Amino acid sequence: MDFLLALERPPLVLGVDPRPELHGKDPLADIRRYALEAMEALAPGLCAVKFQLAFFEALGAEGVGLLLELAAAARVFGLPVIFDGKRGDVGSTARAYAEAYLVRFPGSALTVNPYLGLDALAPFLEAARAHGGALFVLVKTSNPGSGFLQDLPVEGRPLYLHLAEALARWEGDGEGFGRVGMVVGATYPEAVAGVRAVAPRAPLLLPGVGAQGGKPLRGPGLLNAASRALFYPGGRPDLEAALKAQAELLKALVE
Ligand SMILES: O=c1ccn([C@@H]2O[C@H](COP(=O)(O)O)[C@@H](O)[C@H]2O)c(=O)[nH]1
Repeated sequence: MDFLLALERPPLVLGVDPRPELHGKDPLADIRRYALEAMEALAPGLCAVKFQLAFFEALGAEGVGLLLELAAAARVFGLPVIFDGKRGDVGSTARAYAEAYLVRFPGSALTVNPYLGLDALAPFLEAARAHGGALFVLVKTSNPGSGFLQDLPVEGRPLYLHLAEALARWEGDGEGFGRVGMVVGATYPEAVAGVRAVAPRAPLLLPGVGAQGGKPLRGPGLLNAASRALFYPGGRPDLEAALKAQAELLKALVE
């Protein structure tokens, strides 16, 4: 499976950010069961599943094992995978991150941090191109303080727009969507429009739908991501409520 097929599916991403305190006496077993059930039940109305690596790492070695198992299971349900790790480092280390997620899981995407510059992102793009994957580069993040650096005015425009333009040039011209995607918070709809204007070929991952107050946004290549609002609707694991939340989000997106 090529990650770009995600762009032909319903524009909703299920975020899986497991919280053991919501899962009773044997939390890992319960998270495993619930995540498998949720992926299977919601799959027809999703473009991808996004695993937040931090929540799995916080569960220790068993949590990391569970992440790898769920990522493999997602493929069985036909779901492209986004690893949300926000990785980024000097080239030699970036290659190791790319190996861990884009090479070991062909057809997957990884969120990456652009602070080190384009040379540090190059190993990720090479791996994505060779293995049918994609990157989502942090451009304008959903958090309230993202403007501290990202909105800094440079030649009259916010820094994040310069980054989006540079990434669009880096991807280059061509047909259809490219493999250099960008993260833009659904909490900043005007930033989504601004980034789309300078990067027409970039898939845009929009986290922050629901719990952070972002509304789902429609448009070509926009992948709306909700974690708590879809995985733990009402603040707990509840498959029926998750299906209802998905139907409501999709109503806003596809009608
Ligand atoms: O700008 C960003 C980038 C990534 N995230 C991640 O998305 C989810 C959001 O969770 P919710 O429960 O839907 O708020 C989480 O994994 C973040 O690490 C983001 O929120 N904003």
